[in-house]
Amino acid sequence: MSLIIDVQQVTKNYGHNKALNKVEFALEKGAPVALVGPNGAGKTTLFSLLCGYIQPSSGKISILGHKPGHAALFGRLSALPQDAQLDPRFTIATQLSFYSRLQGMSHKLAKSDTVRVLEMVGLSDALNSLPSELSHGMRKRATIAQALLGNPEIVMLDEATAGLDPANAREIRAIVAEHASEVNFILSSHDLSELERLCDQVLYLENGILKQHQTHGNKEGVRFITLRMKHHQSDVLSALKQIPGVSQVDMTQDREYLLVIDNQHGQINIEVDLLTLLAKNNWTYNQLINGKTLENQLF
Ligand SMILES: Nc1ncnc2c1ncn2[C@@H]1O[C@H](COP(=O)(O)OP(=O)(O)OP(=O)(O)O)[C@@H](O)[C@H]1O
Repeated sequence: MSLIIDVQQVTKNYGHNKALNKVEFALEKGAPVALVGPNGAGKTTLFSLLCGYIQPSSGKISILGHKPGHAALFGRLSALPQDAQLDPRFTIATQLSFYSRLQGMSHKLAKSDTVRVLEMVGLSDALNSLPSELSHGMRKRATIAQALLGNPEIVMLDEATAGLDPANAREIRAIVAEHASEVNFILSSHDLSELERLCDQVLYLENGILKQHQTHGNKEGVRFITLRMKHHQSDVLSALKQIPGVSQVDMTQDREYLLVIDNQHGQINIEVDLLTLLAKNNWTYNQLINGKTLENQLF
């Protein structure tokens, strides 16, 4: 097992305010991880602790076997703050090369790494553009490119899709999905449905307490069906849970359900049971997808 992050009983107090209360989890190398919670839940505090910007009041954190902020982590972990901005005075290439140079890269390497990361986020054409010449979504991708400079093993993106329209938000998620085998992404959002579709693991924070450490995983013997209903039906969730072989059902957004199917006891034909259930109740569906991410099927 290769643990990349190990957080043990971490508490962070700001005066009398407990921003994090005995938070504990361990993350392995692999698929993107979601850090979800409402405003004020403690997501940014947790990111800041993982980066070593602030210290916990109590508890222990280990990142790739080191304390956060340790010199050995330099270049191995990066974080994109929620409000990251580009400098309006310089081209994207100039800014990214500058940050590469700050990481200790030679002039030549800084240039080639800038080209590499811009390609990763689909912005090769924006190399010589000023931030003002880019759309909001493109500027966000440019800041993500900055977080990818130097090939870090862990990249934390705080509210990476906040304020973006659905198409641009989808592009950001597509970038993460595309590079998830090379980079361990941790993404925070206040919107569970957005990241449920992308991440196998969800850390759910509420009032500084880790409520849930959910792992749907892409485990053997487990598969997913995504169902989008045409109309809202109040009792569909409980009915779906009754289908034999369905181990979990989550409403990922309005009228959309993710069914987790446990196939351990042989091949169970859930689709037939599902369609029978829908027909029996006169429930119409818009889409039925074999898999977890309806959105990915739309590309
Ligand atoms: N520097 C600080 N000084 C005092 N209190 C703080 C500080 N930073 C955060 N807090 C408090 O800690 C709690 C957690 O805040 P945090 O910013 O981590 O939440 P969040 O989940 O990132 O919220 P958001 O989604 O709004 O960014 C909040 O009650 C906040 O007011």
